[in-house]
Amino acid sequence: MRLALRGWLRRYHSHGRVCVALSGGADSLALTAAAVAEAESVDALIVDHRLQEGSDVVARAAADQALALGVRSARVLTVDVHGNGSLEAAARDARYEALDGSRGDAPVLLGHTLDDQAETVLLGLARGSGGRSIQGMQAFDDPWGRPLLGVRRGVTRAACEDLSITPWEDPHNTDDEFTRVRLRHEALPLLEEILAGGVAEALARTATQLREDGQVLDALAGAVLLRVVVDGEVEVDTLAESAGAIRRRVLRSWLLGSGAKALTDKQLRAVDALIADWRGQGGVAIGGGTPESRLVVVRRRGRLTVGFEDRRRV
Ligand SMILES: Nc1ncnc2c1ncn2[C@@H]1O[C@H](COP(=O)(O)OP(=O)(O)OP(=O)(O)O)[C@@H](O)[C@H]1O
Repeated sequence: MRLALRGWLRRYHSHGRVCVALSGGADSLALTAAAVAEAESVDALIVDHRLQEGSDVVARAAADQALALGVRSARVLTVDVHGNGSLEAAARDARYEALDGSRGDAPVLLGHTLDDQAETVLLGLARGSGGRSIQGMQAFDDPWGRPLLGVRRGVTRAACEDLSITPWEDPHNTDDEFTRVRLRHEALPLLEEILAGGVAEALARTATQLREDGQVLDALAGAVLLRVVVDGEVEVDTLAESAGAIRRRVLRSWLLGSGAKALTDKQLRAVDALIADWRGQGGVAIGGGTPESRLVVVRRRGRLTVGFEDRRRV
């Protein structure tokens, strides 16, 4: 655990203060202990989502554990969880916002482990929404740091035991987490058994390789984007010179920057077909419209434009 922290600090943040995001679970408790041993100064941030009875007691207990481990300060951040999507997504948004608002200029270390990474990659594979979803989580995505991505979950449990700290186990599993828990306890062990081990590591390694490749393609696409977008529209002939992987990345950035939401691979490919497989087809509807109007991409006079179209006309 300490080696993992040392390596991360050396690479990303060799001096000064760090914050740890502490849930009270084994991963972030062990992370806190290792951070205290390795970093100059550690402040623990505990988010109380107030979604369960007694959550304030759990948060306070985690803060006390952090103080006993030697952090400089331990703060409980109370948040209001609201929003339209799933409760879990709303809780996550509120959590990240609170952590970001309380970290000052320090990075925030999260307790994601190699096993979390493997589960994320498997879930991404099953969703099938392309390389981006199986790139997994980054070791440093400023201000979020994940020093434990190379550490197995069993190691964080063992560290807590060694230090005689009792982690808190969340008894409430939401549906999303339930899928993850089944992956963790059923699917991954079965894969490990059938494939004779090393599956979690292999998934994590694959994520790293894909991320490295993806970053290069993103950078290339970023340069192309600057050339092909004129007055908010895409010049078809210029973008047609690029390979498919670059074209779709350019289109994705352009669409997200133009108000598109929750773009699917199918939609992106349909938009790409307006360039690569042009047969005079009509506009492509994409997510991000309103109840009255839908967002549509059309090809007109050698350019792609994105705009609203009244749903009643459809
Ligand atoms: N209530 C909390 N307060 C502070 N930090 C938390 C809290 N819950 C989770 N974290 C941080 O996030 C890490 C990951 O936790 P968990 O796996 O439960 O979150 P997740 O929602 O699956 O992750 P992500 O938000 O990145 O998708 C924890 O190890 C911890 O560092």
